[in-house]
Amino acid sequence: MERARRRVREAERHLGGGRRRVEETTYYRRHRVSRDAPVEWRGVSLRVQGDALAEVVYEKSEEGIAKISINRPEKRNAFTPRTIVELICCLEDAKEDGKVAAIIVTGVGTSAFCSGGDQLVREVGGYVGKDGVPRLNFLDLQVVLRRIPKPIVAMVAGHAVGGGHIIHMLCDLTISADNAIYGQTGPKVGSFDAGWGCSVMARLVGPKRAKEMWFLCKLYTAEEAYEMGLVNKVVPLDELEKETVYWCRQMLANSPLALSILKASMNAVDDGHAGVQQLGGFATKMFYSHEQGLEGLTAFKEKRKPDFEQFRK
Ligand SMILES: CC(C)(COP(=O)(O)OP(=O)(O)OC[C@H]1O[C@@H](n2cnc3c(N)ncnc32)[C@H](O)[C@@H]1OP(=O)(O)O)[C@@H](O)C(=O)NCCC(=O)NCCSC(=O)c1cc(O)c2ccccc2c1O
Repeated sequence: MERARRRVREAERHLGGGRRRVEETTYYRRHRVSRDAPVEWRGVSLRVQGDALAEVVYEKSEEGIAKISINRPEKRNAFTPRTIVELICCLEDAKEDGKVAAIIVTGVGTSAFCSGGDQLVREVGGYVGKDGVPRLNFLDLQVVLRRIPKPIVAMVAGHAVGGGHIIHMLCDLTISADNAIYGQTGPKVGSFDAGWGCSVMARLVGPKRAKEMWFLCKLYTAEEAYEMGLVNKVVPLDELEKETVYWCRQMLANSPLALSILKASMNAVDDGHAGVQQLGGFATKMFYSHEQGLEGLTAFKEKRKPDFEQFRK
């Protein structure tokens, strides 16, 4: 009993609740989360289909945040099939980079986060790139956003409309500038997203509001979006990046595996078998470190029968 009490007191001290001054603990020093520490973005060179990134800017910070920005501000950051390939490529890099623990998705400039698919490259059957094939590869991006086992934060300034609105909804968190405008435009321009674009929205704002957004193509201010539960926080435009990085820093201080499993868990019900598959994958990963998982492997390597009987308790 006394040992348990001591452990609770120790934990409280680490979490800042004890009598000792929290600044004195090495735990707190290691995990200090600062809003004001400067962030140094350094560009990352990636190549896509033989060329360097052309429609996306990719940066990382020393502390473990990756920032991916759609770079077509003259088109309100509308995406082409190439933009999508570049976004996927950067997201995959951020996923595989063991130093990265949080990802920011945003748009260059302050006029738009993203205005959805570039309507000028839309033809019969989809959006057309250099190869002349009409595609809806935006759907591939959606899967990647949903599956990456790291938290993704949408940093939104200006318009987040059409497919751009769906990108922010599929990110795990959204930090919004006060100049942001949210909404769906598809039914106006002859398009719709009847997949996660509907189901995730209905989860976020409720079915009635979701139908209002889609059926009327209304646009909403940042404050209205906050009231509806579409975004996590609204800040003045000039504080947007600082606030977003601060949210990322708070996540960097927490267990990455816990966040990965929480993300998978929150998506699992909606994603059906694919959701269970991802969640189950985490169980398998942890089982690989478990004595029973290791006994099976060791027995195979030692060419003997596994002894699972020892674990019957
Ligand atoms: C976003 C706006 C509300 C901004 O209005 P604003 O007045 O601030 O700016 P302008 O309208 O003057 O725009 C400046 C400049 O950018 C061009 N532009 C803006 N958006 C796009 C775009 N989406 N495609 C192409 N070009 C765009 C605009 O033409 C101007 O160019 P100039 O040369 O004239 O200077 C407003 O711009 C707006 O409403 N934009 C359109 C929003 C839209 O309808 N997006 C498409 C929705 S459908 C979609 O995104 C989509 C894509 C997919 O891949 C899907 C795949 C599978 C299922 C569904 C999908 C889907 O729905």
